[in-house]
Amino acid sequence: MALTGDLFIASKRVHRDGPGFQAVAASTGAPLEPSFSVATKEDVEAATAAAEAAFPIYSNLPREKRAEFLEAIAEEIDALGETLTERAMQESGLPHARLTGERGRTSGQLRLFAKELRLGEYLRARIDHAIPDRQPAPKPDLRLRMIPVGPVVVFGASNFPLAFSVAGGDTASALAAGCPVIVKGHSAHPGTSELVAGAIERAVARTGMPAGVFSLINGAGNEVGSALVSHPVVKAVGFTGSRGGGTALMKLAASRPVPIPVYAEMSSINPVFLLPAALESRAEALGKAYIGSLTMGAGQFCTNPGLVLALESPALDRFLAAATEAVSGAAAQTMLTPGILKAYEQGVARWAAAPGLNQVAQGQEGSASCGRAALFTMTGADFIADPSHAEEVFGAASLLVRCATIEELLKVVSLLEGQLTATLHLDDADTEVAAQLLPLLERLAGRILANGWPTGVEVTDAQVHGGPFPSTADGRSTSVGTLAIDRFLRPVAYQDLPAALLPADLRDGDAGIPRRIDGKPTL
Ligand SMILES: NC(=O)C1=CN([C@@H]2O[C@H](COP(=O)(O)OP(=O)(O)OC[C@H]3O[C@@H](n4cnc5c(N)ncnc54)[C@H](OP(=O)(O)O)[C@@H]3O)[C@@H](O)[C@H]2O)C=CC1
Ligand SMILES: O=C(O)CCC(=O)C(=O)O
Repeated sequence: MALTGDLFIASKRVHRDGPGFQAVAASTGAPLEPSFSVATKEDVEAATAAAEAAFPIYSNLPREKRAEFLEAIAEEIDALGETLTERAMQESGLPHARLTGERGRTSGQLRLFAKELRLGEYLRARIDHAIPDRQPAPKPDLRLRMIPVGPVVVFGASNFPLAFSVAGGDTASALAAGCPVIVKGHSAHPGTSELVAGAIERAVARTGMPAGVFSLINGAGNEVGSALVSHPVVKAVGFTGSRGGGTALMKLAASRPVPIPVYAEMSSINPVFLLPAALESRAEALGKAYIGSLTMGAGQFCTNPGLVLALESPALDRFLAAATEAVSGAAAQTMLTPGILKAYEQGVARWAAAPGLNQVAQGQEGSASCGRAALFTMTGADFIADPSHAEEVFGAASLLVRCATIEELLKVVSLLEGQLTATLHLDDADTEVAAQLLPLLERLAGRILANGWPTGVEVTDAQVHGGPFPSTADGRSTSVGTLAIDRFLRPVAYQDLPAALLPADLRDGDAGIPRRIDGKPTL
């Protein structure tokens, strides 16, 4: 399947003759064919106008039709098979097995949202019947449902070229909600983006969707993304990337004449707590597993375990020895882009030069495009004196904080910023300490794990991939799992409307979806 380098405006390919840009092979830096069109201001206007025109049609389609559309996208992505995986490998440097899994996760989450649509629970339909003779005043008839917010802009993420990019979780949840989507493609994987956009284009045609339901716009530099976020028809933004990028977009969205929410997933160091009994019973195994999680995907996961906390003990020395050995033997891995590699190396150099931090291990050397794993330690007292080292270093670098007392450990926790995850390694004898930590961790993070590692996010109904700032812009939401749909919905209440005007889901009789009627859940 030959790539054309085209943009997709309202599900149609558009070529621009001006200066384009090329992807580079992550492992060698060699340019990859073809040259990709850069969107003009007119393209931004055309995509947003098409999205606005599609919104009333798409959002009012029966849920079944939208479910069939999501399933058609999933089928088209699956049908791309190795063509997609191979291009994604070239552009991202991520290994085959990882990208095969990610392709399945991408089509799987589209299918999960199709199921969510059929279930209809996300509508949160509620009916409170009128009580005309209530004293001292009559009670009106009130009925509530969630409706889609309008066109959504999604920024493709560099580190998940499939599952968090063109047809990733943000796009799947916005399309499920009933919102047209305009994707700002990531310039690190334009070929992968084009292949997935082609799959969506075919699904639009197969299922008769309004063309403006999807556009893909490319353009390196901030101009295109800023123009999209500033555009009056855009009603929400989904983003995964740097803290600088995410906060810049949050500011831009908040300064619009009509501000809009930006659901940005940014930086997280995912603290891992090694509680004493667990550490005593399996220090070596924990040390090895920690580095397995740290080095997965060259550490380029926002769920990477960047911080480990434990009390000083001989068991902690055993843990550190095992982790040191694993890091020293870890192969260097290709990083996503030269920019991300440079930022990683600068972060490691900053830690290496910082007073109080000791580099205890470094991974194997590799080619010029590879990052080397790095392990540092620090005392709890030094961390408390300067907690700035808790800033994310994106890649396979991690910091072990050795605390003298539980009080010191709790103080360290109180200095941490918001996190996507917090992990406890515990045995039965650790329950008391764990119970002490748990309320702090609930305030700190979106997901709390026991005896596991934070990388690898299961896509399910009960998942939360979000957390207090700066792990995300707004800790009240998730970008993975079916609850992600909530970000692109808002409630509307209908008071005393005649039945003929009410949406079918809110009329009396069996609507076939879960509802709360006069305070009682149905179905
Ligand atoms: N925690 C996490 O999950 C992740 C963190 N990162 C961090 O981000 C760094 C850079 O990686 P990258 O993926 O390129 O992330 P960026 O945040 O730099 O870019 C992500 C996307 O946002 C756009 N963008 C960024 N800043 C702005 C802005 N001010 N205005 C408008 N658009 C903007 C970029 O456009 P364009 O490229 O066209 O300029 C790109 O499409 C990494 O080194 C790492 O530190 C990255 C990925 C995931
Ligand atoms: O680990 C995952 O599956 C998701 C991680 C993620 O969202 C990220 O790295 O940006």
